[in-house]
Formats: sequence, structure tokens, C-alpha cells
Amino acid sequence: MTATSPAETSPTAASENPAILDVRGLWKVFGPRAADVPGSPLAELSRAELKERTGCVAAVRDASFSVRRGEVFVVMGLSGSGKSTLVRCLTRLVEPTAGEIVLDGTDIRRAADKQLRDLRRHRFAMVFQHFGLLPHRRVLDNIAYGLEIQGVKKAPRYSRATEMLDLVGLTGYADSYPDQLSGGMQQRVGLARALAGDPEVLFFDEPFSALDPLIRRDMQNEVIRLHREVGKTMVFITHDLGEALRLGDRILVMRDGALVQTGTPDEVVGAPADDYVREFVRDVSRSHVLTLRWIMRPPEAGDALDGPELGPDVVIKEAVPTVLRADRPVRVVADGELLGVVGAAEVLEVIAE
Ligand SMILES: Nc1ncnc2c1ncn2[C@@H]1O[C@H](COP(=O)(O)OP(=O)(O)OP(=O)(O)O)[C@@H](O)[C@H]1O
Repeated sequence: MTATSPAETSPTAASENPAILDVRGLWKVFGPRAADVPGSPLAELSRAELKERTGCVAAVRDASFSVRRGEVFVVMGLSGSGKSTLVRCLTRLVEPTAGEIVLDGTDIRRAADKQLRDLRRHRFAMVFQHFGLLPHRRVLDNIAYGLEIQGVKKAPRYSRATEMLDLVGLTGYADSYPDQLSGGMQQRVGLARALAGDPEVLFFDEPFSALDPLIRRDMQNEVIRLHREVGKTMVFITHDLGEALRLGDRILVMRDGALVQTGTPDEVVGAPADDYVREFVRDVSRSHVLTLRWIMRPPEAGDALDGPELGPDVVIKEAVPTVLRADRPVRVVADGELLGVVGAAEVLEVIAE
């Protein structure tokens, strides 16, 4: 099947939301006289050339994107592509070299130390691969820890921590110590701790990459469930395409510090921006990711137009039984309007790939 762009971007709940985080022209250059690079002719050099000429590494190059309120925004790329540096710049754990970062009207790059500390305590939360739990404190104390730093009094602190303990499915483990829990459970504690302070944005840096595949899948489902329940904006770093496709409302693909593509999972799989992305998504089952919007065609003379009706955002795999069972084309309809039709031929072409 030749990839054609869908008629319009598939709407998800978060896609209609305004941006919570706006990033413009962000650079992070490591090395001598790093500040001279952005905006100079050196900025045009490839990462390797820049390194050779100046000894500097452009970890993030001229990144511009927006994260929408309530979405799961995944940053994906191979090792060394700049994912961690990019996301650390957003909270200034790494100091950017150039560019603008605005969180809901607050200019993060201009924030003074105290404002930055307040932002990190109250508006952001981070979940890392290494859980960062305090080994000598009980699970409940670990969850309450961020609130303690925020100055929340003991009773509300522990009542909130208990609520979070239940939310992540660890009821009964309040008095355990971190080393008595499995890796997956420890990461649940990390999630509960991050959620306890009711942050506006949750940042995840490869949180599940040290876990066994089955536990990892469990934890991904847990993030999906928590996102549904608490509706937080999440920025999630991963090098794993499957994880990105499963979790992301939108995916940003990085290579050598630069942004290569930003799009919904079906856009990244259905219309990869270049050979690098195409290579990444080569083995993905398109029928599991693409929607009817991608394969519908205009009705032709002779098509019966009284077949079953499905929405344009139904994933092809889910539509297969309906399409193959019907003896006439499935009508793809949104808001009462016929957008196109899908017959067995269209569906089988995708599956046959
Ligand atoms: N403190 C530093 N000093 C010099 N170079 C750095 C520093 N931190 C990162 N880099 C370089 O910046 C580039 C991007 O690294 P980064 O860790 O952001 O990539 P990543 O995509 O998160 O990779 P990984 O998944 O391996 O962590 C790499 O070439 C790395 O060597």
C-alpha cells in the first residue's frame, strides 16, 4: 500500500487542547564556548563536523515544539539522539544554551533560583529509570516525601500518600521498605510519589527500561490507566518504538539532536518524515496502528452505500471483522458526513503487508 496522508489529523481528546509547554529554538551545546554555536554559521554544521571543528557536542539542535495540556507526549530516538538532554532542559536540570521554554505563561529560562525550585516542587514531577527511592524509609514515607519538602503538614501528607498508594495498586505495602519490593512495584512507588504533589506536568525518563518485558508491559498499561484517571500532561522519553506507539498521543522523533518528526502514532507509522523514521517503523504492523482514515477511498459508481458504518478513527485491526463480514463497503462516517468507504480490498492490502 502506498502511504497517503489521511484527510485530516486524527482527533484525540488532547489534540484540541491548548499548549501547556511551548519550546522555541532550543539548543543545548556541551563544550568550549558553547554559547557561540547557536545562531552562528557553526549551527549549520552536522553534529560530527561541529565536534571535529570545535570540540562541542550539539546534544539538542534548534528544537521547537508544543506539548498540549493533558496529552502523553513521547520523545523517541536512538541512544545519543538527545532525548534526556532535551527533557532535562525543560526543567533546567540541564541549563539550555539558547531558546525559549514557556510553561503556561511562565518563562522557564528567566526563572530565578527560588522560582525554579518552586516550579520543580509544585508544578513538575520526574520519574527516572533508577527509582531514586530512599532505602531507609517506608513506602508510604517515600510517597509522602515530596509533600514533606513542599511543607505539607503531616496529617494531610499521609492521607494524600495513602490515596496515591491505593491509586497505583500498592494497598497493603505502606510499611514495606523499597528493597522488599520488585522492580515494577518500586516504580509504582515512584509513580505514586510523582503524582502525590499534583504536578501539572510529569516527566518520565526511560522509567521502565530496566524492567523485564512482561512487567514493562504491565507498567505501560498502568501509565495508560493513570493517565485516563488523573488526566495529567505527561512527557515520556523512550527509545522503544512499541512503548512510544502504545503510550503516545503524539510522538517526537529525534536524531543527532534534531527533531525529525512530530506526529500522532498513525502519522509516524503511516507517513514517516524520512528514511530514518521509515527504518524505525518498518516492522510495525500497520493494521494495528493506522485507522480507517488512512485507507478509505471515495465511493465509486456501483458501490452500495447502505453498508455498516464506522468512524474514521477506528483502528484497521478492530474494523477487520466488520469489513470482511459485510457484503458491501463499510461507510466511514463522522458527524453524519460520509467521508469515504472501505472494502475488503483496502483492508486485505494492509494486512497482507
Ligand atoms: N554532560 C555532557 N557533556 C558532554 N556531552 C554530553 C553530556 N550529556 C550528554 N552529552 C552528549 O549529548 C548527546 C545526547 O545525549 P543524551 O543523553 O541526551 O541522549 P539520549 O537520546 O537521551 O541517549 P540515551 O538514551 O543513551 O541516554 C550524546 O552525544 C551525549 O554524549
